[in-house]
Amino acid sequence: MERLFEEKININLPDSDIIYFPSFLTTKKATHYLHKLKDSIPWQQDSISVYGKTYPQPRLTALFGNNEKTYSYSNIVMRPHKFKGELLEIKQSVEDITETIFTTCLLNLYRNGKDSNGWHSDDEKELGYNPIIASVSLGQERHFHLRHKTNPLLKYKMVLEHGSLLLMRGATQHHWLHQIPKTAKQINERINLTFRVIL
Ligand SMILES: O=C(O)CCC(=O)C(=O)O
Ligand SMILES: [Fe+2]
Repeated sequence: MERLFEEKININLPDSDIIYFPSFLTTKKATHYLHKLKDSIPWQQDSISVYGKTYPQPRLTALFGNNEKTYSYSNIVMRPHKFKGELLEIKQSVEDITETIFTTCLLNLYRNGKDSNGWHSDDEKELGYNPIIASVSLGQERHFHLRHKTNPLLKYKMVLEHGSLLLMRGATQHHWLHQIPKTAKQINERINLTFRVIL
């Protein structure tokens, strides 16, 4: 049986507003999108500077946007491509369920367990105060870790499933960091789409 839009899980953590929809997309649709996006997105690998040294980012990325506005983080400036096809379809489904119009989507392709996304908050100033981030997962399940910025006792681990949507809103980015850790397991690839509003 395919479930759609059914389950809505509140991740009850202090100083945050996080909702998880495990079956945002049907398995069939999610698999279709995974393959289409893998082949059609102009994936790039940027270098990041950390304390004056440069490293290739441990994943591939792409930026899509409604406007020409660039998005910058970790010394990378990304220029947006135009939304179309499957990506536009997913954007519309995300907008329906979140009742939010998004301007921008940052895509991540994690090729295997060595690819990752280090501890960070999505708090770039282009995103404004209390940004809403809608994060769609396709393909390989990966662990998602959350850690409170000032209270070391507050941490949380969850799995982001194929076809799921994770919504982070309110004060979440002010108080929490998140990451996708590496894993030594032999795993398949995963695509993540984070929809954002750039003001
Ligand atoms: O891959 C994910 O689920 C997280 C991606 C992320 O945190 C980001 O792109 O800012
Ligand atoms: Fe993030």
